[in-house]
Amino acid sequence: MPERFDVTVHPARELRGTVTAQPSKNYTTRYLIAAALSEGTTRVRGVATSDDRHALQECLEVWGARFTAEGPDLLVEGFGGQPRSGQTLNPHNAGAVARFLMALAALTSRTDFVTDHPDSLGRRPHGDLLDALAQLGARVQSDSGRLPVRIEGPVQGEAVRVRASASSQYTSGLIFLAPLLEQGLEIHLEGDIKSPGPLRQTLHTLEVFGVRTEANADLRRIRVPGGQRYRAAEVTVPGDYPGSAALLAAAAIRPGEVTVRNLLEHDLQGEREAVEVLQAMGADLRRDGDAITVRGGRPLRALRRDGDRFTDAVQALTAAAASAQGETTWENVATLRLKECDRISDTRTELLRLGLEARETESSLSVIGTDRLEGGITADGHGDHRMIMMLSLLALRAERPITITGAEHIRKSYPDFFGHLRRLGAQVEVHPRQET
Ligand SMILES: O=C(O)C1=C[C@@H](OP(=O)(O)O)[C@@H](O)[C@H](O)C1
Ligand SMILES: C=C(OP(=O)(O)O)C(=O)O
Repeated sequence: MPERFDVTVHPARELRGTVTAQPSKNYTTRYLIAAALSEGTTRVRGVATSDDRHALQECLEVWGARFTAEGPDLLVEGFGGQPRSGQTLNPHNAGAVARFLMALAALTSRTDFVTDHPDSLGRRPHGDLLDALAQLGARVQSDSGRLPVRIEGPVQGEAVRVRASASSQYTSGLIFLAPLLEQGLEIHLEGDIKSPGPLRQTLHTLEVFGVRTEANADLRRIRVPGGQRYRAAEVTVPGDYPGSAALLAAAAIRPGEVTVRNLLEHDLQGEREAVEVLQAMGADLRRDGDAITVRGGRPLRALRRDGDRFTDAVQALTAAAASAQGETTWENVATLRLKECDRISDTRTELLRLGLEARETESSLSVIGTDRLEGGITADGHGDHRMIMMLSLLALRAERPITITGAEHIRKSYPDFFGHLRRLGAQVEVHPRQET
């Protein structure tokens, strides 16, 4: 694949075949961080090959971790509780990486954070995390809570308050930090708690690496005893539900039969709910162990759901909703405005340009499904992998092909997405683009 490219996705009469889900983005991030915080060597089996994984690896190498690739596995030699001070980290466009490492930067006397994605990660807010670190005694400098950021530690634990309504990643970062502080940390989450799924994935990761945590059932208070160590482990990255939700939704809106393998039934990824949402829309999805098979082409009906429970699958499910009869609404999705693009307004813009009816409020997104979608336009991928997946799905069911600009951003989480679509029979043309 060229460095930068647009794609033209053609209408597909049917989709048919089997693919193995790509490795989970969120678990790859967590396992590599916990491995780096361990002393000794961790084997991470089946690690993601995405841009975000490489961004994280690069940052952790700067801090002193060593990585050896062995086929699909990654061996990680950690730096324990002591990342190297005085370094500059560039998490590129990876939000979770940036936030988790900013929290851990409190272990250093100074770490600077920059990004080469000023229009995406450069616009995303980190102020709530920086406030929490300042409560613990860190000195922080930032551009109004945005990158570039400087963090100077060390910090002292005990208790901290963090606003949980813009992103769960701030809290997850503090959870990673907590066991390495002498007194541990009692974390009080304030405001609406968004993205509970990833928070539970973080707590689970600490457990896997031998760290004790205690959390209230509602996650309002999380306590991590101090003076603990991460213990090197052997871990396997499970299949990725957010990316697979796009394949499942594609299969639901086209005739044919598609199986996605390696999607664990008991998994903490909130986007697992995409399976149930598609079923509730009327799609024919069946689970057989870790494989999900979709027999596509059944009529779909609209529904109303709390989209925060499956935040990274909302775009894929919006593409399915655009084929459903009636108006589908995703409620409680205000945080979508703070992702790689504004996934509410920018989605609405693209849907309207495609001739669909869509509405938004501050915290919701609605789309009215249609039987017929003309296509034949160039749509803006908004530099956002999840928008690119949504637009690709719309193209598969349109009358005429849709060209999506900036399609290289798919690599952020799902480098094989177009390969997987092709394997299922879709026609995808790649157009290399020269930057002006
Ligand atoms: O913790 C994580 O790894 C993530 C948390 C979620 O973000 P928010 O907590 O900002 O919603 C999710 O959208 C993102 O893709 C990954
Ligand atoms: C929002 C996302 O990622 P991040 O916040 O890690 O950049 C995503 O993967 O959809």
